[in-house]
Amino acid sequence: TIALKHGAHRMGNRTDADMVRWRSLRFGQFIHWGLYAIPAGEWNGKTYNGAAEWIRSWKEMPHKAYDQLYRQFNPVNFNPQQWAAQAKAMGAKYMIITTKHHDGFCLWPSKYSKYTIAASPWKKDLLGPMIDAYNKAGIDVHLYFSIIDWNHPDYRASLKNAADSAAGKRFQVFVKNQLAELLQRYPTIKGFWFDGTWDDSWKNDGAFSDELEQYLQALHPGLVMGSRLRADEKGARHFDSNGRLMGDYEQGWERKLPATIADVHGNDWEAVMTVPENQWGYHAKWMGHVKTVNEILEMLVKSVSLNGNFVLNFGPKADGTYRAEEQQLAAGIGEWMKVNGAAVYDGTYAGFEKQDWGYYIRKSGTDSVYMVVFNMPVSGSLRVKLPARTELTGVSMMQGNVALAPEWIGRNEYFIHLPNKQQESPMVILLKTVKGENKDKGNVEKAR
Ligand SMILES: C[C@@H]1N[C@@H](c2nc3ccccc3[nH]2)[C@H](O)[C@@H]1O
Repeated sequence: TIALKHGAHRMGNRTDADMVRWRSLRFGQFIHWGLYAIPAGEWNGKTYNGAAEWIRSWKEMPHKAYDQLYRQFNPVNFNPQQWAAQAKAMGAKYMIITTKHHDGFCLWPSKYSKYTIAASPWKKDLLGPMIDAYNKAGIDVHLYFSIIDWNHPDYRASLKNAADSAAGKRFQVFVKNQLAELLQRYPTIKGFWFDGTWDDSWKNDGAFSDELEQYLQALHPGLVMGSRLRADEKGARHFDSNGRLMGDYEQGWERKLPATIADVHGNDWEAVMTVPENQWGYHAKWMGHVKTVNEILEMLVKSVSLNGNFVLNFGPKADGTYRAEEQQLAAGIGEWMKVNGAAVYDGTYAGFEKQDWGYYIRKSGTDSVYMVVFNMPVSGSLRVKLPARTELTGVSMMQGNVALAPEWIGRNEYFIHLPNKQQESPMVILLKTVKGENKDKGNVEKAR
């Protein structure tokens, strides 16, 4: 291995209470809200085909025009209690809110910037009421913070000369001050979700990202911060130059999921997902495919089956309301989660051989394994191969707690014959297992 001062400082996952809690929540809500919701992907009658929150980088959007939008930001229909109720009904257990996106506009009245909500017609802090409402609803809050800051005069994508380096140093002080300010103002937040850390100016100062992580942990012990914050002193990001994960979980799964358990290398990880192909902030015209309830449920269940968290993104309008598609999606997901959430919360990788019908999820630290069926076989019979030294002591449908009698089909294999092959939404079956010898057939009958 290479000697590193600013690489990973920990082998293996964190096991403290804050991380155990984060891992158990499994399902989060991302909220991208800011000035970009005003143009909403359109300007001067033209539609921007990129991600709405990047419109300032569009050649048709004069920077000056974008930078004046704060004068119009007045979310008169903002109702944080309603937002929290919607998230609770959906089954989200944590929420990540953009404190400031790449444009640098702060949703809180930061004393380190003039480009904040205080300068808008709304004037008042938006983060505090949100954090209070979500915490009251029993939902943890994490703060998204973009290192890239297009508004700040000292932001540099790369440091080309002494003047750049001096600006870069001033900018690092600004970043540290804003983060300390957020922790001081919002002491109940559980973590930071850093973004915009791909520019050379950040990548080439791994020492600063390391010191910043340690500074924040010292200020607020237990904070959960992903790998996207971090670079090592050789410019390696997420994974240090020895291939070890930096930060508390792998934070690279943006609009994509790992395929198999091998892809996550035993690390904690989290995927963040958009409802359309690639829109985080509110875009008036969603183009292309909009994901359905069942598609989102499969991503959530697949993530948990591979030991990860899944976060679904919402982009509120400039007035503080949600578009109908997002409201319907939240409600539909919540309906399924109300009945089947036990299979998701506190879920982990089960250690069973993957089958085509869907995913296994083990309730953390127990012998209870859930089967979540997405692909009903034409036979209506679900194949289960037990891992070594595992015996099956009970099988039941989650819906209605109906007992099922599996058929032993040789060695460690069983068929679970379903009474009804019809399926409108993912079906959950609970397997009770014990550590045993699974030496011969029919041990389920004996155990009955
Ligand atoms: C969580 C997501 N990360 C930001 C982002 N900007 C990118 C620029 C290039 C490639 C990927 C990006 N993701 C998106 O704007 C959103 O905030």
